[in-house]
Amino acid sequence: MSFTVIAENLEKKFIIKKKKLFKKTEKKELKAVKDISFQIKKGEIFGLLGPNGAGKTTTIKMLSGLLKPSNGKIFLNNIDVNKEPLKALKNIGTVLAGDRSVYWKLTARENLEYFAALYGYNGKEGKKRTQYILNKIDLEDRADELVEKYSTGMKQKVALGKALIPDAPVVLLDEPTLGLDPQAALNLRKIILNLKDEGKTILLTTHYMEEADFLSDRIAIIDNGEIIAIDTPEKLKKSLNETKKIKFKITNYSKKLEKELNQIKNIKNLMYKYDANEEKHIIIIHQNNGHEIIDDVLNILNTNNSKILSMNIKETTLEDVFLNITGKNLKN
Ligand SMILES: Nc1ncnc2c1ncn2[C@@H]1O[C@H](COP(=O)(O)OP(=O)(O)OP(=O)(O)O)[C@@H](O)[C@H]1O
Repeated sequence: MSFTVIAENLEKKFIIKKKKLFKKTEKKELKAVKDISFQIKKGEIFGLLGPNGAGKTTTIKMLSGLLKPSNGKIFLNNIDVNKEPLKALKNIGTVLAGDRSVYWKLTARENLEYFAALYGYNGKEGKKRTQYILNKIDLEDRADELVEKYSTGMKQKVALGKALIPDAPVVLLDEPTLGLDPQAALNLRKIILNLKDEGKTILLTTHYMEEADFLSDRIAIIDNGEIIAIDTPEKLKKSLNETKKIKFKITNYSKKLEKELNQIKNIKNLMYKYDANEEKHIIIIHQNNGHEIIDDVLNILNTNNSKILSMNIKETTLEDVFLNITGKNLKN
C-alpha cells in the first residue's frame, strides 16, 4: 500500500511564558501534539476531528512546513520533509482557518493570476490556470469584484483557489467551513468532494462531526493532542453498537426522577436538557446492548407524574463515539 501522507510519532511542544506579579516569568511546557501517527492513502479524504484546542491546527501546520515538529517524521509522496523540505512541500497546497493571505483590494481573478505568476505560470498560462481554478471553485460569475466585497464563503473559496494553483497532489484544509452559513458550507463541501474525484489526497480538520462524517473516507478523532480513535466513520459508529440512544420528551423532571432513572440496571449514560422554546424536558438515554429499558423508564416516569410527549430512537453519531471515549461532548 502506498501512502501519500505519512505522519510518524509526531510531537509538538510549545514553551508558554506566564507573567506573575512581582515574580519572575514562569516557563511551562505545553504538549499540543503528543506522539501521533497516521497514514493517508492516495485519493482519500482524511478527517481530523476534535474539539477546540485538540491540536488539529498544530498538526496541519507541521504537515505544511509552517511549524517544525519537536519529534517525529513526515513523508509527503515518500519524501522526508525533514531531509528535503522544498521538494516534499511542493506536494501540498494548504488553506489555514480564517486564511487572510489573499489581497482584499484585488479581485479574485487578479489574486489568482498574481499567485499563478508566483508559481511560474506566466502570461497566457497564468490566465488559463486562473480561469480553470475559478471554474473549480465556482466563482467565475463574481471573479472580477474586489475580494473585500465578498462574503466569508467567497473569501474562503479564493483562499482555496490559491492553494490549488500549484496543482499539488495533497490539499490540507484547516476548518474549511468555519464561520460559513449552511449553504456556503454545503457549496464548499461539494467542491472538496470534486477535488477527491480528481484524485487529490485531502486532509481536513474540523470540529463539526457532521462535516467529518459526510466528507471523510477515514477519520482520526483527536483530543488533548492524542489520536483516540481512527477508522472509517461507519466503523467508528458501529464500534458503539453496544448502546442504543433513546430520546424522550417529557412533561416533568426532577432530581428524584433523574436518580431513579440512573438506578435502572442497563442504562449506560443519561443526559438531560431543557428545551426552553418548546418548554419541554428532554432526556437522552444510552441503553446497553440487548437490554430493553423502555418498560422501566415508563414505570418510573409514571410514578413521578411525568408524561411522555414523544420518544425516538436516535442513530449513533460521531459525537456519541467521542462522548463514549472521552466522557465529554465534542462541542464543549
Ligand atoms: N504558537 C503557540 N504557542 C503556544 N501554544 C500554542 C501555540 N499554538 C497552539 N498552541 C496551543 O496548542 C494547543 C492546540 O492548539 P491547536 O490550535 O492546534 O488546536 P485545534 O485543535 O486546532 O483547536 P482550534 O480549532 O481551537 O484552533 C492549544 O492548547 C493551543 O493553545
